[in-house]
Amino acid sequence: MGGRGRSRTQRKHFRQSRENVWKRSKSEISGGDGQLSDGDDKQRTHWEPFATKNEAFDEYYREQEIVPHEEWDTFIEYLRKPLPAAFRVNASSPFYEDILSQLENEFRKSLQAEDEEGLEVEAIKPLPWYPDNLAWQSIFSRNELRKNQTLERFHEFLKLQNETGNITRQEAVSMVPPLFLDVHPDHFVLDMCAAPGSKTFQLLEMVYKLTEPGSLPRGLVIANDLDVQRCNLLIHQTKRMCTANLIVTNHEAQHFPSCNLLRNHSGDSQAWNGTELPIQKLQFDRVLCDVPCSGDGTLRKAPDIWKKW
Ligand SMILES: C[S@@+](CC[C@H](N)C(=O)[O-])C[C@H]1O[C@@H](n2cnc3c(N)ncnc32)[C@H](O)[C@@H]1O
Repeated sequence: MGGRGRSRTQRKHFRQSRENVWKRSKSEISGGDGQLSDGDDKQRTHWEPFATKNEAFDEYYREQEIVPHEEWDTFIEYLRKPLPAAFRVNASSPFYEDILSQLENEFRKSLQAEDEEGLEVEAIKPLPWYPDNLAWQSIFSRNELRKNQTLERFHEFLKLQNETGNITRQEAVSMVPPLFLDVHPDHFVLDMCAAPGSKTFQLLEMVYKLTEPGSLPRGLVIANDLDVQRCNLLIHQTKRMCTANLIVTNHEAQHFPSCNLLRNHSGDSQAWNGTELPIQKLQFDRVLCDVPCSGDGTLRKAPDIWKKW
C-alpha cells in the first residue's frame, strides 16, 4: 500500500513527519541523564493519544473490497494496534551464536511487558515461523522503556548490533518474501525494486549461509532501484555486510538490461583458456520484485497518518 497518488513534496513531508522509532535519542526519552525532566512532564499533560479513525480511509478500503465484509472489524482492530518491532540475526556473522544466546538467556528471561489487559507477557520472543530462531520481535512500549533499565540496555544492544551488521531491523512481514524464494548459496539473484535494502540484506545472508568461513560464496545479488537517493540508502544499509557479492544498479526495473558474465554460472574458472573469454548471458536463479505500494500499512508504525490520510 506506498507513495502512489502523493506528489514528491508530499512524500518527502510524509517521510519526514513519520517518527523513526529506531532513531530515538536518549535525550528524547529523558532529560538526557536518564531522568524525566520537567519539560517532559509538561509535554505529557498536553499529550493526547492519536485518533485512530478516518472515515475517508474506511470508505476507500471498503470500496476496494480487499477485506471480506465479515473481517472488516478485525482488520481495522489490527491496524490500530502498534506494530511490534522486529529484527533478524545475521547468520553469516561470526558472532551470531553468541547473539542468539544473549537474546535467549539474558534479555528474553529478564524482559517482561504488559499486554492490553495489564498482564505480564514476554517482551521479546522469536518469530515462530522464521527458521533457526533467527528472527525476533519485541513488543515493549515507550512507557515501559522509560521505566525499565534492562529494556534500555536491550535498546542499546540492538543499536550496536545493527550498526555492525550482526542484526538487521526489519518488519516481520518484509521478511516473508525472501523466505519463499528459497535462495541457495550459489544462486544469482535479482532484487528489482530493492531500496532501502532490507530484503537485499536478507538475500545476501542466504547467499552467505553455508559458505565456508574465509571463502567467498559463488552466488551474487544484483540490487536495483529506480531512485538514486534510495540506492544510496541501500548501499549504506548493505555495506554493513562487507560483501563482494553484491552489485547495486540504478535502472528502471521494467527496462533492466541484459547482462553478460565472464565466467560460467557454476563459477568454473577452468572454462577460461586464457585466450577466449567465456562470455555468457547472465540468467538469474531467483528474481524478487517488491513493487511500490500505498504504504498505508505503515499506520501501525506511525499512527499520526490516521488524521492525515
Ligand atoms: C516497496 S519499496 C522496496 C523495499 C525494498 N524491497 C526493501 O525490502 O527494503 C519499492 C521500491 O521500488 C522502487 N521503484 C519504483 N519504481 C521502480 C521502477 N520502475 N524500477 C525500479 N525500482 C522502482 C522505489 O524507488 C522503491 O525504493
